[in-house]
Formats: sequence, C-alpha cells, structure tokens
Amino acid sequence: MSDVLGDWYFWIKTLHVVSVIAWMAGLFYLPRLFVYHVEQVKAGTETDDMFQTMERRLFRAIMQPAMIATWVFGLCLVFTPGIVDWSMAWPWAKAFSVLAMTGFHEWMGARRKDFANGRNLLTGRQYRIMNEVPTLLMLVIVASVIVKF
Ligand code: HEM
Repeated sequence: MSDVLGDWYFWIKTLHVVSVIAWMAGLFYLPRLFVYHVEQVKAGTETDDMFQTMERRLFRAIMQPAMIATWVFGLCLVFTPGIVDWSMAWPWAKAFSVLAMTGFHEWMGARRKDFANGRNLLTGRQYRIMNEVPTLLMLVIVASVIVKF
C-alpha cells in the first residue's frame, strides 16, 4: 500500500491542492454571502430565497465534497513513506490548523441552517470578522508545508 502511495505521490498531491483550492474558495465566499444576506436582504422575500439557494448549493455541492477530497488526499500524503516527520513542528502546526479549518467549516454550515430557518443572530460586522479566520489559518497551513519548520 505504501509503495502505491509513493508511486502516485505527485498525482495525489496535485489532487490535494486542487481540492484545497475549491474548499478555500467556498470558505472565503460563504461568509461574504452571509454579510450581504444579513445587511441587504429582508427575510421572507424572493431575494432571501435566492440567497438561501446560493448558500445551500455552495455549501453542499462545492464545500462539502471539496473538504472530503482535501482530507482523503491529504491523509494519503500523510501515510506516504518519508513525507511527514512528526518530530518536526510543521506537521503539528498543520494538523492543528486543518482541524480548526474543519471546525470553521462546520460552524459555517450551522450558520447556513440558521439563515434557512430564519434564525440568524449574527450581524454583518461579525461575519466580516469571521471572514478573517480562514485567511489566518491558510497562512499557517501554507507556511507549514512550504517552509517545513
Ligand atoms: C484536511 C487535512 C489535510 C491534510 C491531512 C493535509 C496533509 C498534507 C500533506 C501530508 C502534504 C504533503 C507535504 C509534502 O509533500 O511535503 C500536504 C501538502 C500540501 N497541503 Fe495539505 N493537508 C490538509 C489540508 C490542507 C489545507 C486546508 C491546505 C491549504 C489551506 C493545504 C495545503 C497544502 C499545500 C499547498 C501542499 C503542497 C506543499 C508542497 O508540496 O510544497 N492542505 N498536505
């Protein structure tokens, strides 16, 4: 099994990075949609329905599959011999940050349901602040895999 992972290393990494791009696109865009939704749209209108549809499709059709693919290909890389040295700091920094990113994803999914049920409690300003979370985590993750400190 580890031989196969080694042979396919570059292809697996390609698919990992492509999945990461799709996942991150959603993680950056969904909070922006929430900002517009809460600041510009009245509950119960056609525009409200349209925003809910956009949010549902973005979350279910793009973000969920992209997150799963990122994890599957990422774990294949973890189990590829010679790639991760757990005595270094970077795999731990990356592991902590991807778990936090996954938590942020789930939190966004819960907020999407709040909008769908007409029960959003957060303001546009709060969603703007939350929008910075994936940016900060991405910085740590990319530095971890590139600098390998
Ligand atoms: C979700 C769980 C994830 C796991 C288990 C995982 C694991 C890994 C592993 C083991 C590597 C191989 C490093 C190497 O070849 O030296 C890698 C590469 C990479 N990962 Fe992840 N990763 C995950 C999520 C992410 C996320 C969320 C991002 C970006 C925000 C990301 C960005 C990258 C990049 C850019 C590379 C290529 C680095 C290079 O080869 O130069 N990964 N990942």
